[in-house]
Amino acid sequence: MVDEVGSEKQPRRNSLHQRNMLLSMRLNSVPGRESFGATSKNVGGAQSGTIRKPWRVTLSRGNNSARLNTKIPSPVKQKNAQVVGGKPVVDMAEYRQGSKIPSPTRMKGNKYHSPVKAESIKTSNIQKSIAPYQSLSLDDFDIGKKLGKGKFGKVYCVRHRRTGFICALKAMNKKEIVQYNVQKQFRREVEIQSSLKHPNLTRLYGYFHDDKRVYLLMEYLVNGELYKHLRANGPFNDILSSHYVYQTADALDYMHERHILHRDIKPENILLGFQNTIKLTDFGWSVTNTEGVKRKTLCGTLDYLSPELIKSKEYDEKIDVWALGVLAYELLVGTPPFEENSKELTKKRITRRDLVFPAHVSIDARDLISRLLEYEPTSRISLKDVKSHPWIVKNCPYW
Ligand SMILES: Nc1ncnc2c1ncn2[C@@H]1O[C@H](COP(=O)(O)OP(=O)(O)OP(=O)(O)O)[C@@H](O)[C@H]1O
Repeated sequence: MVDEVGSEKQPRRNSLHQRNMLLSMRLNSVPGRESFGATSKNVGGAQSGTIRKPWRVTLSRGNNSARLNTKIPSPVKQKNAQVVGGKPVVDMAEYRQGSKIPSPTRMKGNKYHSPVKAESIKTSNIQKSIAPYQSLSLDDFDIGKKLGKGKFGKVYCVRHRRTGFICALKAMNKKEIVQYNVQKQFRREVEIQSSLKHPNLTRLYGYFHDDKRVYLLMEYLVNGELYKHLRANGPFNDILSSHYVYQTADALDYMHERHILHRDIKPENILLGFQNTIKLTDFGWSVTNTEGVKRKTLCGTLDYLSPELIKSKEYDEKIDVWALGVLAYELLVGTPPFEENSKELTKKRITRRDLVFPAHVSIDARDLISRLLEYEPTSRISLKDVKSHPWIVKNCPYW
């Protein structure tokens, strides 16, 4: 089911962790924002698999999920998809071969802090939080259009044959997950995303695996990345921008109430459904953070990093609030507020909080963005107050 990368893809900004991988792969000459993080090996590009012809999808409006009218070629049989205890299970033992994996351990309510021996990793951590699908395998789905390609897998629109349910299926190569030592990131993404249920967060319905790949079943967002729309049609007016900012604030508020930080907010990680509904996605850098505990891992995307991240200080959920300020600015202006040609200059402007608004940005929008982009994390506006800020209140009747 693997085919070539579409050339229609927009230039994208990678998170810091992806930058090093991409550089060493010499894979990506696309200008873009890059992400940081602690992935120790480089990512290879070559993948093997069976090519499937895409079918055409006719979507009906009104819901972010969709049904289709289409001719569907029958999928190639995949052997050895596994189900344990009535639930599809990722065989983490296969990922562990030949690699050291920090395992999640429960520590005073903080699930994922302490690295322990690889042998103690249990798939039950994942099973607890994920939807209990019965005996799912690739045979249960008709595979449709390729929606996009990430660093570790490709995403397809699929239809569950028995129910007709349409969703997005992310196929990730097991070998690559191990090879590039991203087991921890993958596990975290699955655990966190499957535990979150909010209208502005992309749902992870479940997962299953076969010999070669792990498959994540996600809510299908018909209009793809917000970044693509921003590049094609942006910047947006106050009405649309405020709608997106409100939804992002509401989703982040929900996550923070559960002590989960997203840590990589940017338009590339926001998907667009019908009627301007947006959904945050890409929880690969999300983390559960016990109340009052600060974190130090450097991750995110340079343009969206807060001063405390740039300065490698400890941080908390207020980094997402800062990123929301950058997002609001980029939606209204078309570029992020501290963007420069060189990374060093961008970092300088962030640490100086060198914030300049073009003339067309309204007073209310400036006020909210300035409050989100307060230098001191504790001075930043709360997400609840974002939702009742005058810029939001004035624009929401037109959403
Ligand atoms: N649920 C979805 N609905 C619709 N399109 C999606 C969905 N999930 C992903 N896509 C599309 O597939 C592309 C690849 O997604 P994927 O999550 O694999 O990688 P990514 O987030 O772009 O990068 P990374 O591998 O760094 O996480 C996205 O850019 C998006 O265009």
